[in-house]
Amino acid sequence: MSKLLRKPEKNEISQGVTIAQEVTAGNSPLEYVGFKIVDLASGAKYSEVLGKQECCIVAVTGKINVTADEEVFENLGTRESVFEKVPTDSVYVSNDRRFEVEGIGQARVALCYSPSEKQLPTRLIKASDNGIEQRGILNNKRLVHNILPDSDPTANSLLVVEVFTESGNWSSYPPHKHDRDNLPEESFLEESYYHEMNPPQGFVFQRVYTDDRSLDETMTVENGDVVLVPVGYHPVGVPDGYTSYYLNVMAGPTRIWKFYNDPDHEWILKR
Ligand SMILES: O=C(O)C[C@@H](O)[C@H](O)C(=O)CO
Repeated sequence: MSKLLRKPEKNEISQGVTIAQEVTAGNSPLEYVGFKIVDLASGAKYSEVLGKQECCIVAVTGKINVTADEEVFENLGTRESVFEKVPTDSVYVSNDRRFEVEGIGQARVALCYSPSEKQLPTRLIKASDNGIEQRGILNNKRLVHNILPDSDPTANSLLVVEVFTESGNWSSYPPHKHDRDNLPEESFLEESYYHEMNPPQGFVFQRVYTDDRSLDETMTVENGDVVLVPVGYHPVGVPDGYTSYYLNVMAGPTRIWKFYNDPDHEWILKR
């Protein structure tokens, strides 16, 4: 199996707290992006002291309470399934803070991390704060929920976005990359993809490749998988009959999403 593809696990670390995905600098090729999926049973609590990392806590499904140092945010989360296609609530927590997430009923939480030194205020990102965008035409249409875009200065490095791609469509397409620290033309951002499909037996294809093809992997991605994009173009194709959801985390030395389209396929945008 590709080193860029992570299958979900069921690592129950305490009663009712299961780590389904865990991407760290220590177990992946990524230096700037860390990611966890934590499943919480009703009343179960997960806590962490962040150290030199910032974290965006996303209430993927179900409802949660979040405590960050002294601040308490109750009853977060807006959906039972991501495929309700409504934005959800998140909390940004800066480095050197402690947080705790409690499930109110069964909940799935994404923890999106990046290295961070300068402490910033904790911030509730309400579902209604998400910027909603319809992108693309023809079979390149997709729906985007911007949770932490680069236009929002309240994080040091993290960028977080949700993308829904309908049956038979393509997203992160035409293929683009952001792996050169060469602004204003292109920024260097690593990226992770957490995928879900509806219905859940579905799959999508994701290719990660570089111009010289020293990296060229095409992965069959299933419900709950994570794909790592250390470098390269990273398009996603969705088979007929299935809807795709993914949650992207991006981070790098400069908090700007400036991507470069694969010149061979850029004509797609000019139709
Ligand atoms: O517009 C899309 O299809 C989503 C992508 O931009 C995705 O968020 C990504 O690849 C970011 O680099």
